[in-house]
Amino acid sequence: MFILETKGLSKDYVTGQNLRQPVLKEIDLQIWPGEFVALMGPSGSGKSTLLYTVSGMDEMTAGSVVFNGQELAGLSENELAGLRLNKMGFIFQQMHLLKNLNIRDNIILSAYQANNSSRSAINHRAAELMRKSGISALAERDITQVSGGQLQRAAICRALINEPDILFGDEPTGALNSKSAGEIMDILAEINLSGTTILMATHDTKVAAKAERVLYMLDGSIAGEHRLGKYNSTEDDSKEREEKLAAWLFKMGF
Ligand SMILES: Nc1ncnc2c1ncn2[C@@H]1O[C@H](COP(=O)(O)OP(=O)(O)OP(=O)(O)O)[C@@H](O)[C@H]1O
Repeated sequence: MFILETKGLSKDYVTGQNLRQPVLKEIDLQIWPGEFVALMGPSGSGKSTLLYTVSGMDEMTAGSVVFNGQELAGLSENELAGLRLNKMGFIFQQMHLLKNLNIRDNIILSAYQANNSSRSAINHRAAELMRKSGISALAERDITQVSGGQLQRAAICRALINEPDILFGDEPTGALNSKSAGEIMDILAEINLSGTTILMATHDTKVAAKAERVLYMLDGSIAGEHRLGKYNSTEDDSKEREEKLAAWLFKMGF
């Protein structure tokens, strides 16, 4: 069974009196559990809107979104919020870390809110996530006292603290230099290898080349897909993957 499936998913934005802009057009999307899928496509093609709609943050206009066997359209705001808190992780640039909390508290906050485990289990998991992401030494720091790459690692830890089934990313490496972006991608690839499904929008071919499948969005539709297979950071086939993806994207008109 798919972890996420959309049928005829459409989304219009109302841009003025009686003016509607169709942004997603009857999208049929299927994501298998454990997949790592990247969304690419020109600016304005609908990548962020798709992420917001399939995660229930934004309402669809027509069609269906089924997550873990559950149709999102029938759920109340509270049920959607519960689903997002417990089953989904987000690395979105708009979802800033909180300024009055240090790195550790930012990471554990949503786990305390979810209240699914004991505080000591949560603290232990946060410590483990920070260790894996290389930010243990920064736990007590204010979020204004770390670099962009370190902040992004903290955002990943925060997104993973409730052990989500799926991780959504909107340009998770967007603000980073290429070295930090590569390191973040290796962390995401490792998270994916341990079983978490990832759906992520990016403009960066190098970043998307770490995904196992790349979908190309054009004008609100999925215009094509390219399968790269699972990326394993211990085998250095990055260059070949990037070249194959770049050639396909060129054919798609990117
Ligand atoms: N809240 C909104 N109200 C009206 N139109 C919107 C809104 N949000 C996005 N749009 C429009 O929807 C279209 C798709 O936007 P979206 O952000 O999903 O594209 P994208 O592919 O993620 O772009 P980018 O790569 O630049 O982030 C654009 O034409 C955008 O102007």
